[in-house]
Amino acid sequence: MSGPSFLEKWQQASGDRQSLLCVGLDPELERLPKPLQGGGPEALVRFCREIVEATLPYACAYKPNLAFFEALGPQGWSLLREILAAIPSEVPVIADAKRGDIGHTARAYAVAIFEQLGCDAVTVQPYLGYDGVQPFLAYREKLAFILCRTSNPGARDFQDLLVRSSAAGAEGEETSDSQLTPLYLAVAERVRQWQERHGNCGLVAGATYPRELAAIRERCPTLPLLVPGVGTQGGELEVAVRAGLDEYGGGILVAVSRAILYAGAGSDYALAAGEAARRLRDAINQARGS
Ligand SMILES: O=C(O)c1cc(=O)[nH]c(=O)n1[C@@H]1O[C@H](COP(=O)(O)O)[C@@H](O)[C@H]1O
Repeated sequence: MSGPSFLEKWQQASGDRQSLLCVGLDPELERLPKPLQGGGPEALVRFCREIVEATLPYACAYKPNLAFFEALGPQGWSLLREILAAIPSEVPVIADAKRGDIGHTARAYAVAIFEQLGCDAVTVQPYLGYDGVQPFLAYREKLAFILCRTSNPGARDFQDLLVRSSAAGAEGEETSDSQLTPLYLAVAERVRQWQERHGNCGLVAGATYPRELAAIRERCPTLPLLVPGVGTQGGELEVAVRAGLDEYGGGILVAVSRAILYAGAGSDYALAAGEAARRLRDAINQARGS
């Protein structure tokens, strides 16, 4: 029998800890705090495990970005496993992998992330369309956060392009200029349709673009939104939270990595990370009005 789903774990962890904060695990050897400098991969594992322990009371989820573990070479995945072992099974883990490929390759990615690594959710890019995402959605108890409006400056390059969205007009209908929609909203509309069929979709919407975040929430009132970009990338927490909340004052995971991981550079790094997580958790709650 399979265990609780991502959505069940998230709801529980979020309720227990009164938290919409997702702690990102993006460790870099060069940025380890002073006492761990030069300690290599073992020090990196110790660092992340201590960060997990310190932030656990304030986190509704963890989000390791696979890039930072792949960058460590062949042992990257085993190091990540050691870190994941420190996260209690009731707290969901989102593999930030930004995968997406033709169907049978996407299936292999889904096996790697859900079965080999045992993560509860994944980030996926939608450029290949439905068959590139469906293999992730086939795991009904897992969840796929699909990139919609990313937090980086280059997000404008493609995501703002006006496209003729089939969701905007009926099939075959003449589409006037007013029915053109920015690509990121076409993605939002399409994922809302996928959600009706699958029930395990979410969207990624950066805190650095609060207007776009609000437009996504308006079109997708019930989809879970993963919201990175607060802190180091300059997204304003309060504005982003207000833009992203659903009608029940929830529905978002505010993902923060560096502002927590590197809150302290000395021997107090774990304490400083815990404090940073607590402050973020509380600031999110204040913006929710709770
Ligand atoms: O999918 C993501 O999590 C993501 C999407 C996005 O649009 N922007 C974004 O920053 N991220 C990830 O979120 C994390 C943000 O890290 P910090 O800026 O250090 O909080 C990194 O792992 C990014 O790869």
